[in-house]
Amino acid sequence: MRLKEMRKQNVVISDAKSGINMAIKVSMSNSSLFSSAAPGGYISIPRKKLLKKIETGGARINAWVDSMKASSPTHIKSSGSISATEDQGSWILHHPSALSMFEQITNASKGKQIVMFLDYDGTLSPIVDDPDRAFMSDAMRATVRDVARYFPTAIVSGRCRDKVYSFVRLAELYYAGSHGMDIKGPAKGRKYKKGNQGVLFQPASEFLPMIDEVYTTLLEKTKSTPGAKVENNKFCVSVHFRCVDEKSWSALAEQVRSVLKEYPKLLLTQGRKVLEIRPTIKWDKGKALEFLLESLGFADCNDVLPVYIGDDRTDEDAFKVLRERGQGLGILVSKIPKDTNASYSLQEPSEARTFANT
Ligand SMILES: O=P(O)(O)OC[C@H]1O[C@H](O[C@H]2O[C@H](CO)[C@@H](O)[C@H](O)[C@H]2O)[C@H](O)[C@@H](O)[C@@H]1O
Repeated sequence: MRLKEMRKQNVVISDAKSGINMAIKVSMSNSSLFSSAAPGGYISIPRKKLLKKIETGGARINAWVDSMKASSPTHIKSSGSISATEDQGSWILHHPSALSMFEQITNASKGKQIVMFLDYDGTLSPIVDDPDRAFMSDAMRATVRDVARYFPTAIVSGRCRDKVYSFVRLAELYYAGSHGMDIKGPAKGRKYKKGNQGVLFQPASEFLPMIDEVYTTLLEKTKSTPGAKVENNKFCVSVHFRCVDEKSWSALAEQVRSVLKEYPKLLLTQGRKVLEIRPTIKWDKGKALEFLLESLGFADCNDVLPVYIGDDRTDEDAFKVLRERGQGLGILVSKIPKDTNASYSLQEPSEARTFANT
């Protein structure tokens, strides 16, 4: 298998202590993570504008609802097949399939330690209506287990860390839940580090009471909307639109906005038919990726090749970090063209499995 060939070329990580020190160093600079600027100050410009729209007025909230409708595959298919096909063709040229580029990727990994970062929903598990039933297949679990035998591997998810762990059930991985705001090292097989099995980093712990309060308020506020679901992700909250009639999306988004306006220290981001409420700290999946690389002893290191596979807007923060470092591979899982900082694409979770298995 080619993955195993790559493993033979890789350097071995052995410096445990530096990882721990690195973790502490970053933790101690926590205070600098907290933004006194306006909510959303750290995210990329298009989303910042979008957030501002959500936060500043009921009328403008429709912009988000429209964007969510427009990006749904059903709407794209029905919006004119010729231009959709042309767009697809040009997009794939710029974001070729990671499967078809495997040789180039193998070459890029020569002499480097691959570190795998895997998003969960839409990457390891297919998108389903009920977030509580987004199970990954046994085959996918076996693939991830196999990958983790050769490379340090982290799951980076918007979900609560315990919840994503209950789906993945592999104790040898790193887990970064709540969009990277809750990072924990492997509970077993500490192959890449010694002495640190506990939580590595929780930069938003002071927000826990506020998040709980918002969760309770949102549950109450949205209970009259059929299909709406509010999910407590510990350091953030998700409000799901997937099972809500599209005609009610604007009203639901407005309900969320009306709750959030009482909490200036929280902000909204958008995922796949979901609005996510999170603390206004300068922390995201990209920062989590950097933190984990440092914790593993790969700060300022040329001999590492981080590979990040994700499907969501929130994964863009990680793709952007890789692009800015000029190091690593961002792979977007998507059937449709999307504005992305990823370099490669895969169409769906089954392709992500094939890629990891190859
Ligand atoms: O970072 P991720 O691991 O991709 O998590 C992002 C959100 O994923 C989940 O919601 C998404 O998947 C659900 C199950 O397939 C789907 O029903 C929903 O519409 C999607 O948005 C999860 O429930 C959220 O809490 C995560 O933030």
